[in-house]
Amino acid sequence: MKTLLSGRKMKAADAYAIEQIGIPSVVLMERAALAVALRAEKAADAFGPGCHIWALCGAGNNGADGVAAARMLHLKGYRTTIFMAGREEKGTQELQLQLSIARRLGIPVKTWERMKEEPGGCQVLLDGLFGVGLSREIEGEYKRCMELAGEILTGKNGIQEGPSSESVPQGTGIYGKYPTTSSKPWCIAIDIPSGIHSGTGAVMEIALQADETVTFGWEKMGTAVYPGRSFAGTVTVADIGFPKEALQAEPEEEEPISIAYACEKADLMRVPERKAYSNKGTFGRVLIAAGSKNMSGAAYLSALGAYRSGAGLVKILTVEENRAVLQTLLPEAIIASYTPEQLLGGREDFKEMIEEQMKWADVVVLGPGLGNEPYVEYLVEDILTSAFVPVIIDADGLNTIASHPYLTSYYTENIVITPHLGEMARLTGQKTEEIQADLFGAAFSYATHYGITCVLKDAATVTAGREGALYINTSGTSAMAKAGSGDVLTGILAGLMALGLEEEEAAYLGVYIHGLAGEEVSKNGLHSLLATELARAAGTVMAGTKGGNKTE
Ligand SMILES: NC(=O)C1=CN([C@@H]2O[C@H](COP(=O)(O)OP(=O)(O)OC[C@H]3O[C@@H](n4cnc5c(N)ncnc54)[C@H](O)[C@@H]3O)[C@@H](O)[C@H]2O)[C@@H](O)CC1
Ligand SMILES: Nc1ncnc2c1ncn2[C@@H]1O[C@H](COP(=O)(O)OP(=O)(O)O)[C@@H](O)[C@H]1O
Ligand SMILES: [K+]
Repeated sequence: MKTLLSGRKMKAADAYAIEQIGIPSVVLMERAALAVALRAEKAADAFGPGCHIWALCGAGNNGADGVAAARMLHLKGYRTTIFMAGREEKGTQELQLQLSIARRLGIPVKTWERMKEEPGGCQVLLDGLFGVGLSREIEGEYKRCMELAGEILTGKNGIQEGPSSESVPQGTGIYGKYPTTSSKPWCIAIDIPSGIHSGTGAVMEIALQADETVTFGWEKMGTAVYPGRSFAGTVTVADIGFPKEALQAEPEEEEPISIAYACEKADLMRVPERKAYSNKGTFGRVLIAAGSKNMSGAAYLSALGAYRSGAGLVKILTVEENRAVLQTLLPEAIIASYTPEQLLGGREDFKEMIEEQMKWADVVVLGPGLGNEPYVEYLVEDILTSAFVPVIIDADGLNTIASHPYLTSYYTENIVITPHLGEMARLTGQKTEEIQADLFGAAFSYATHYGITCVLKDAATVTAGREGALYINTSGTSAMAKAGSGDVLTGILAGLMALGLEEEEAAYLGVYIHGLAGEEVSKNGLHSLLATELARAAGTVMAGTKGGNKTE
């Protein structure tokens, strides 16, 4: 798993390395600047001769990194200019030191306003205005500077004189992403794109769009969630010599959210093995309480997701009308049915039936396509009160809880909720924009308040465990922004739990597998994905795991 840090945690780790371990600040900085300079060289070489590199630097240590990187590039023979924003005399010691070295070497140091008239324009821009020290909205001079830099980066202010297509060697393949004919400069963000909040990914009034980000020690949480993620481009984590112990350092002000984890391919090894000496009961019984009149698709997709991700036996509990269609769509599933009249007419009998089903199940999915008829409240209540196994609540299950908040009193530590932003807004009474502004905070607060696992779905899904551990998903594509994707996810989570993973691990790993499945299907293009293909591809992803292929 990858570890990601908030900016404050990163500053604490920085301070620990410098003050407790004794690594001089400028030593860390030298390695940070070198990592940036190496990437800048690749970009500059893709442009070819005449490339002009600008380092746009603020008065903090992010700016000092920029000045140091500019010095390294200058010493290698690249044409380099430093543009300063903020009050140099009030800058950090490191900045003053780096600037004095740069000046003695004859590197031009100018104020940011001079970017407007710089001859030859800019082909590679190092963004060193703000790093993890950004603590408030950007305004005044810095904002004006960033507006100008933004115009330069988008080629709007007309001063770029990018090389013509003939004079520029093509990218090498590895770096083939570098623009070779465009007049737009290649922007390398130092540590984090300036203007992006390092903890939440929010834009602090204005932010600079980077093509790539070179970050130090650990990736910052703010470049893993949107909108920060789209401002960062490709993120490279440079090892600049922080010792692992630095992670123990706590920020000065207590901060509940300071660290997050992200699955990598190696984490697929967490999928349990399929034992040779086994039968369908070995791999868990999943009960899917889903569907309503004229709504059978969601139940089907969830059940399909569960089977494709390994469950031994899947039963769909739905309204009688769906029986025939579901049996045709998925003959492998067992169907149990009820009528809404039965539910409203004899609550006790119905409750008994639910209790029996709950005794049968090892995992329950509650909600896809349930609709919002009054009887759904009783169904949700009966399941929540009689299930002693993990229950994954999604869609109308969550909407019912949002309209009948007393139902949260039945939450237990076995509960996993999978809301998208709209469902989360209904559950919490917040606006979707508020949730979007801090996905980590929203998932963390809900999960820890109720002691449940919360999978807050977005283009970059955040999972919070009941004790507040945070996981950010890095897999997936926009092809998955399509009806039915979420239903398949519930099935995958249930399948993994049926295989024996506990709720939190099944949740973050299932989200990762779901995203990888989306990537697999996206090989056919981003527009055409069907949720059924997503379920099938989840099976393919799992086939690549130790547990998917090896038997004991
Ligand atoms: N030795 C070190 O401390 C190292 C620091 N590193 C770099 O240092 C950066 C952090 O440096 P700093 O802590 O100096 O902070 P930054 O350089 O990120 O920010 C500069 C200063 O701007 C001020 N500020 C915050 N928000 C503002 C706003 N909206 N408008 C105007 N001013 C604002 C703050 O006082 C902040 O300290 C990292 O991101 C990284 O690039 C790296 O070189 C690694 C080693
Ligand atoms: N742009 C995107 N990039 C990656 N994943 C996405 C994107 N848009 C949606 N998804 C994923 O697709 C799923 C959509 O779920 P949901 O909104 O509940 O859909 P539905 O209810 O139609 O099944 C979530 O898992 C979400 O993370
Ligand atoms: K920056």
